[in-house]
Amino acid sequence: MTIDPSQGKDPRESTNPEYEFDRPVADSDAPGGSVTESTTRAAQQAGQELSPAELAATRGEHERLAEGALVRADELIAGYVPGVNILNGCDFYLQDGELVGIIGPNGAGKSTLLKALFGLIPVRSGSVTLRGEDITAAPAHRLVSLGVGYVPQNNNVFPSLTIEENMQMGVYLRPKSFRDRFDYVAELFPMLGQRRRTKAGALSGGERQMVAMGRALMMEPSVLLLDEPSAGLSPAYQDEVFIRCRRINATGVSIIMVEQNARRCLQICDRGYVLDQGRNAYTATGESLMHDPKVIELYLGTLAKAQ
Ligand SMILES: Nc1ncnc2c1ncn2[C@@H]1O[C@H](COP(=O)(O)OP(=O)(O)OP(=O)(O)O)[C@@H](O)[C@H]1O
Repeated sequence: MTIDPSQGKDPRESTNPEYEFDRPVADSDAPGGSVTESTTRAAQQAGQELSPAELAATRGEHERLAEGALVRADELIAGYVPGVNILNGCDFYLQDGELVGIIGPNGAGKSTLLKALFGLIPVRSGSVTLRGEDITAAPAHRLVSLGVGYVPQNNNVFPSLTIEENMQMGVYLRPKSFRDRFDYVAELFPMLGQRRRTKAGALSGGERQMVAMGRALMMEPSVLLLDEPSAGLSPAYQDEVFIRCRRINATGVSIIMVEQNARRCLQICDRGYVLDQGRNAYTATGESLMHDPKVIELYLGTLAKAQ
Protein backbone atom coordinates (compact mmCIF):
# COMPACT_ATOMS: atom_id res chain seq x y z
CA MET A 1 0.00 0.00 0.00
CA THR A 2 1.36 3.41 -0.92
CA ILE A 3 0.61 6.93 0.15
CA ASP A 4 -0.09 9.55 -2.45
CA PRO A 5 2.64 12.14 -1.75
CA SER A 6 0.22 14.93 -2.57
CA GLN A 7 -1.97 13.75 0.30
CA GLY A 8 0.80 14.36 2.74
CA LYS A 9 0.87 18.06 1.94
CA ASP A 10 -1.58 20.21 3.72
CA PRO A 11 -1.87 23.99 3.72
CA ARG A 12 -1.94 23.88 7.49
CA GLU A 13 1.28 21.90 7.62
CA SER A 14 4.33 24.12 7.60
CA THR A 15 8.05 23.77 8.08
CA ASN A 16 7.90 26.97 10.06
CA PRO A 17 8.21 25.91 13.71
CA GLU A 18 5.51 28.37 14.68
CA TYR A 19 3.12 26.80 12.16
CA GLU A 20 2.03 30.17 10.85
CA PHE A 21 -0.39 29.26 8.14
CA ASP A 22 -0.77 31.25 4.99
CA ARG A 23 -4.37 30.18 4.63
CA PRO A 24 -6.82 32.52 6.37
CA VAL A 25 -9.37 30.35 8.12
CA ALA A 26 -12.88 31.68 7.89
CA ASP A 27 -15.51 30.91 10.47
CA SER A 28 -17.53 29.34 7.68
CA ASP A 29 -14.81 26.68 7.40
CA ALA A 30 -16.23 25.12 10.52
CA PRO A 31 -18.45 22.15 9.88
CA GLY A 32 -21.98 23.39 10.32
CA GLY A 33 -21.22 27.02 9.50
CA SER A 34 -20.40 30.15 11.46
CA VAL A 35 -19.44 29.73 15.04
CA THR A 36 -18.25 33.21 15.93
CA GLU A 37 -21.36 34.22 17.76
CA SER A 38 -21.56 31.08 19.85
CA THR A 39 -17.84 31.17 20.49
CA THR A 40 -17.98 34.68 21.80
CA ARG A 41 -21.08 34.04 23.86
CA ALA A 42 -19.64 30.88 25.31
CA ALA A 43 -16.26 32.48 25.88
CA GLN A 44 -17.93 35.12 27.96
CA GLN A 45 -19.41 32.34 30.02
CA ALA A 46 -16.26 30.29 30.48
CA GLY A 47 -15.83 29.33 34.08
CA GLN A 48 -19.43 30.19 34.90
CA GLU A 49 -22.42 27.92 35.33
CA LEU A 50 -24.79 28.06 32.36
CA SER A 51 -28.39 28.98 33.03
CA PRO A 52 -31.00 26.37 31.93
CA ALA A 53 -31.86 28.52 28.88
CA GLU A 54 -28.21 28.84 27.90
CA LEU A 55 -27.71 25.13 28.41
CA ALA A 56 -30.67 24.39 26.14
CA ALA A 57 -29.27 26.71 23.45
CA THR A 58 -25.84 25.05 23.66
CA ARG A 59 -27.41 21.60 23.37
CA GLY A 60 -29.54 22.73 20.44
CA GLU A 61 -26.44 23.90 18.64
CA HIS A 62 -24.70 20.58 19.38
CA GLU A 63 -27.72 18.68 18.03
CA ARG A 64 -27.54 20.66 14.80
CA LEU A 65 -23.79 20.43 14.26
CA ALA A 66 -23.42 16.81 15.39
CA GLU A 67 -25.89 15.45 12.86
CA GLY A 68 -24.37 12.57 10.87
CA ALA A 69 -21.17 12.67 12.92
CA LEU A 70 -18.66 9.82 12.75
CA VAL A 71 -18.22 9.89 16.54
CA ARG A 72 -20.70 11.53 18.81
CA ALA A 73 -21.07 11.82 22.57
CA ASP A 74 -24.17 13.23 24.20
CA GLU A 75 -24.46 14.49 27.78
CA LEU A 76 -21.74 12.19 29.06
CA ILE A 77 -21.48 11.78 32.80
CA ALA A 78 -18.58 9.64 33.94
CA GLY A 79 -15.98 9.34 36.68
CA TYR A 80 -13.62 7.01 38.46
CA VAL A 81 -14.79 7.07 42.06
CA PRO A 82 -18.41 6.39 43.05
CA GLY A 83 -20.26 9.65 43.56
CA VAL A 84 -17.60 11.84 41.92
CA ASN A 85 -18.28 12.86 38.35
CA ILE A 86 -15.39 14.06 36.22
CA LEU A 87 -17.42 14.48 33.04
CA ASN A 88 -20.49 16.57 33.81
CA GLY A 89 -22.77 16.36 30.80
CA CYS A 90 -20.17 16.56 28.06
CA ASP A 91 -21.24 16.85 24.41
CA PHE A 92 -18.80 16.07 21.62
CA TYR A 93 -18.77 15.26 17.94
CA LEU A 94 -16.26 14.41 15.24
CA GLN A 95 -17.25 14.62 11.60
CA ASP A 96 -15.68 12.26 9.07
CA GLY A 97 -12.25 13.54 8.02
CA GLU A 98 -11.85 16.06 10.84
CA LEU A 99 -8.91 16.55 13.13
CA VAL A 100 -10.41 17.78 16.40
CA GLY A 101 -8.32 19.00 19.33
CA ILE A 102 -9.43 19.04 22.95
CA ILE A 103 -7.75 21.61 25.19
CA GLY A 104 -8.43 22.96 28.66
CA PRO A 105 -6.86 23.41 32.07
CA ASN A 106 -5.23 20.60 34.04
CA GLY A 107 -7.81 18.28 35.51
CA ALA A 108 -10.60 19.49 33.19
CA GLY A 109 -11.28 15.89 32.18
CA LYS A 110 -9.71 15.84 28.70
CA SER A 111 -8.08 12.43 29.07
CA THR A 112 -11.17 11.19 30.87
CA LEU A 113 -13.31 12.16 27.88
CA LEU A 114 -11.04 10.15 25.59
CA LYS A 115 -11.23 7.17 27.95
CA ALA A 116 -15.02 7.43 28.05
CA LEU A 117 -15.16 7.48 24.24
CA PHE A 118 -13.01 4.33 24.17
CA GLY A 119 -15.01 2.55 26.86
CA LEU A 120 -12.20 2.56 29.41
CA ILE A 121 -14.20 4.13 32.22
CA PRO A 122 -17.83 3.52 33.15
CA VAL A 123 -20.25 5.98 31.62
CA ARG A 124 -22.90 6.77 34.24
CA SER A 125 -25.24 8.46 31.83
CA GLY A 126 -25.27 9.73 28.27
CA SER A 127 -24.19 7.94 25.11
CA VAL A 128 -21.37 7.47 22.63
CA THR A 129 -22.07 6.52 19.02
CA LEU A 130 -19.89 5.57 16.07
CA ARG A 131 -21.54 6.12 12.67
CA GLY A 132 -24.83 6.20 14.54
CA GLU A 133 -24.25 2.86 16.30
CA ASP A 134 -24.31 2.89 20.08
CA ILE A 135 -20.83 2.02 21.39
CA THR A 136 -21.24 3.29 24.94
CA ALA A 137 -18.99 1.12 27.11
CA ALA A 138 -18.20 -1.25 24.23
CA PRO A 139 -15.08 -3.32 25.00
CA ALA A 140 -11.79 -2.22 23.44
CA HIS A 141 -11.47 -5.21 21.09
CA ARG A 142 -14.88 -4.43 19.59
CA LEU A 143 -13.98 -0.78 19.11
CA VAL A 144 -10.70 -1.73 17.46
CA SER A 145 -12.51 -4.05 15.07
CA LEU A 146 -14.98 -1.23 14.31
CA GLY A 147 -12.06 0.99 13.30
CA VAL A 148 -11.25 2.96 16.42
CA GLY A 149 -7.60 3.26 17.47
CA TYR A 150 -6.52 4.62 20.86
CA VAL A 151 -3.04 5.78 21.84
CA PRO A 152 -2.75 6.35 25.60
CA GLN A 153 -0.39 8.95 26.97
CA ASN A 154 1.77 6.55 28.99
CA ASN A 155 2.97 2.96 28.75
CA ASN A 156 1.95 2.86 25.13
CA VAL A 157 4.62 0.49 23.77
CA PHE A 158 5.85 -3.00 24.68
CA PRO A 159 9.44 -2.10 25.67
CA SER A 160 10.81 -5.65 25.54
CA LEU A 161 9.54 -6.21 21.99
CA THR A 162 11.14 -4.91 18.80
CA ILE A 163 9.46 -2.24 16.72
CA GLU A 164 8.34 -4.89 14.27
CA GLU A 165 6.90 -7.05 17.04
CA ASN A 166 5.06 -4.02 18.44
CA MET A 167 3.54 -3.53 14.98
CA GLN A 168 2.54 -7.22 14.88
CA MET A 169 0.74 -6.75 18.20
CA GLY A 170 -1.17 -3.89 16.60
CA VAL A 171 -2.52 -6.13 13.87
CA TYR A 172 -3.05 -9.33 15.85
CA LEU A 173 -6.72 -9.42 14.84
CA ARG A 174 -5.71 -9.49 11.14
CA PRO A 175 -2.19 -10.97 10.94
CA LYS A 176 -2.36 -11.47 7.16
CA SER A 177 -2.49 -7.73 6.58
CA PHE A 178 0.79 -7.18 8.45
CA ARG A 179 3.03 -6.58 5.42
CA ASP A 180 0.68 -4.10 3.71
CA ARG A 181 -0.01 -2.20 6.88
CA PHE A 182 3.61 -2.10 7.95
CA ASP A 183 4.54 -0.66 4.52
CA TYR A 184 1.92 2.05 5.02
CA VAL A 185 3.07 2.85 8.55
CA ALA A 186 6.76 2.86 7.55
CA GLU A 187 6.00 5.41 4.86
CA LEU A 188 4.50 7.68 7.47
CA PHE A 189 7.26 6.97 10.01
CA PRO A 190 10.39 5.87 8.10
CA MET A 191 12.22 5.31 11.39
CA LEU A 192 9.93 2.37 12.15
CA GLY A 193 11.03 0.58 8.99
CA GLN A 194 14.69 1.49 9.30
CA ARG A 195 14.93 0.34 12.92
CA ARG A 196 12.41 -2.48 12.84
CA ARG A 197 14.65 -4.86 14.82
CA THR A 198 15.35 -2.35 17.63
CA LYS A 199 13.69 -2.98 20.99
CA ALA A 200 11.10 -0.31 21.76
CA GLY A 201 12.60 0.06 25.25
CA ALA A 202 15.80 1.41 23.69
CA LEU A 203 14.00 4.26 21.91
CA SER A 204 13.65 7.91 22.93
CA GLY A 205 10.30 9.29 24.07
CA GLY A 206 9.57 10.75 20.65
CA GLU A 207 10.44 7.51 18.88
CA ARG A 208 8.25 5.55 21.26
CA GLN A 209 5.39 7.91 20.49
CA MET A 210 5.82 7.05 16.82
CA VAL A 211 5.79 3.33 17.65
CA ALA A 212 2.57 3.82 19.61
CA MET A 213 0.90 5.78 16.82
CA GLY A 214 2.20 3.35 14.21
CA ARG A 215 0.85 0.40 16.14
CA ALA A 216 -2.60 1.99 16.40
CA LEU A 217 -2.53 2.59 12.63
CA MET A 218 -1.79 -1.06 11.88
CA MET A 219 -5.49 -1.94 12.22
CA GLU A 220 -6.41 0.61 9.56
CA PRO A 221 -8.55 2.71 11.90
CA SER A 222 -10.98 5.25 10.56
CA VAL A 223 -10.68 7.24 13.77
CA LEU A 224 -7.67 7.68 16.01
CA LEU A 225 -7.84 8.89 19.63
CA LEU A 226 -4.55 10.44 20.74
CA ASP A 227 -3.96 11.31 24.39
CA GLU A 228 -1.38 14.11 24.61
CA PRO A 229 0.90 12.81 21.85
CA SER A 230 3.42 15.61 22.41
CA ALA A 231 3.71 15.18 26.21
CA GLY A 232 7.27 15.00 27.48
CA LEU A 233 8.85 15.46 24.04
CA SER A 234 11.49 17.97 23.02
CA PRO A 235 10.17 20.89 20.91
CA ALA A 236 11.67 19.31 17.76
CA TYR A 237 9.89 16.02 18.41
CA GLN A 238 6.68 17.84 19.27
CA ASP A 239 6.77 19.50 15.86
CA GLU A 240 7.44 16.12 14.27
CA VAL A 241 4.48 14.54 16.03
CA PHE A 242 2.11 17.36 15.04
CA ILE A 243 3.25 17.18 11.41
CA ARG A 244 2.71 13.39 11.42
CA CYS A 245 -0.76 13.85 12.88
CA ARG A 246 -1.69 16.11 9.98
CA ARG A 247 -0.24 13.62 7.50
CA ILE A 248 -2.18 10.74 9.06
CA ASN A 249 -5.31 12.88 8.88
CA ALA A 250 -4.57 13.65 5.22
CA THR A 251 -4.60 9.92 4.45
CA GLY A 252 -8.24 9.82 5.55
CA VAL A 253 -8.00 9.01 9.26
CA SER A 254 -10.20 11.21 11.46
CA ILE A 255 -8.42 12.24 14.65
CA ILE A 256 -9.41 13.28 18.15
CA MET A 257 -6.41 14.71 19.97
CA VAL A 258 -6.15 15.75 23.61
CA GLU A 259 -3.30 18.20 24.06
CA GLN A 260 -1.58 20.19 26.80
CA ASN A 261 0.20 22.18 24.11
CA ALA A 262 -2.96 24.12 23.38
CA ARG A 263 -1.49 26.60 20.93
CA ARG A 264 0.13 24.01 18.68
CA CYS A 265 -2.96 21.84 18.89
CA LEU A 266 -5.24 24.67 17.78
CA GLN A 267 -2.83 25.51 14.97
CA ILE A 268 -3.11 22.10 13.37
CA CYS A 269 -6.68 21.09 14.16
CA ASP A 270 -9.75 21.78 12.06
CA ARG A 271 -11.79 22.37 15.16
CA GLY A 272 -11.14 22.56 18.85
CA TYR A 273 -13.07 21.97 22.05
CA VAL A 274 -12.34 23.85 25.21
CA LEU A 275 -13.16 21.56 28.09
CA ASP A 276 -13.81 23.10 31.47
CA GLN A 277 -14.82 21.17 34.58
CA GLY A 278 -15.84 18.15 32.56
CA ARG A 279 -18.14 20.09 30.31
CA ASN A 280 -17.18 21.29 26.88
CA ALA A 281 -17.23 25.03 27.32
CA TYR A 282 -17.44 25.52 23.57
CA THR A 283 -16.20 24.50 20.15
CA ALA A 284 -15.01 26.45 17.12
CA THR A 285 -12.36 26.27 14.45
CA GLY A 286 -8.81 26.06 15.79
CA GLU A 287 -8.09 29.43 14.22
CA SER A 288 -11.09 31.09 15.89
CA LEU A 289 -10.21 29.70 19.29
CA MET A 290 -6.57 30.70 18.93
CA HIS A 291 -7.56 34.32 18.43
CA ASP A 292 -10.41 34.42 20.91
CA PRO A 293 -9.35 36.86 23.68
CA LYS A 294 -11.05 34.82 26.38
CA VAL A 295 -9.38 31.58 25.27
CA ILE A 296 -6.04 33.36 25.17
CA GLU A 297 -6.59 34.73 28.64
CA LEU A 298 -7.85 31.52 30.18
CA TYR A 299 -6.04 28.74 28.35
CA LEU A 300 -3.22 29.93 26.13
CA GLY A 301 -1.54 32.12 28.73
CA THR A 302 0.82 35.02 28.56
CA LEU A 303 3.07 33.36 26.00
CA ALA A 304 0.24 33.31 23.50
CA LYS A 305 -0.57 36.95 24.22
CA ALA A 306 2.97 37.98 23.42
CA GLN A 307 2.95 36.20 20.04
N1 LIG B 1 -7.55 6.67 37.56
C1 LIG B 1 -8.10 7.71 38.20
N2 LIG B 1 -8.71 7.54 39.39
C2 LIG B 1 -9.29 8.57 40.04
N3 LIG B 1 -9.29 9.85 39.59
C3 LIG B 1 -8.69 10.09 38.43
C4 LIG B 1 -8.06 9.04 37.67
N4 LIG B 1 -7.56 9.57 36.54
C5 LIG B 1 -7.84 10.91 36.58
N5 LIG B 1 -8.53 11.20 37.72
C6 LIG B 1 -9.02 12.53 38.10
O1 LIG B 1 -9.91 13.00 37.11
C7 LIG B 1 -9.75 14.40 36.92
C8 LIG B 1 -9.57 14.69 35.46
O2 LIG B 1 -8.35 14.05 35.04
P1 LIG B 1 -7.93 14.04 33.50
O3 LIG B 1 -6.64 13.28 33.43
O4 LIG B 1 -9.05 13.62 32.66
O5 LIG B 1 -7.67 15.60 33.26
P2 LIG B 1 -7.00 16.33 32.05
O6 LIG B 1 -7.91 17.41 31.63
O7 LIG B 1 -6.61 15.33 31.02
O8 LIG B 1 -5.77 17.00 32.77
P3 LIG B 1 -4.21 16.86 32.53
O9 LIG B 1 -3.95 17.74 31.38
O10 LIG B 1 -3.64 17.37 33.80
O11 LIG B 1 -3.92 15.41 32.27
C9 LIG B 1 -8.59 14.82 37.79
O12 LIG B 1 -9.12 15.42 38.95
C10 LIG B 1 -7.90 13.54 38.11
O13 LIG B 1 -7.29 13.59 39.38
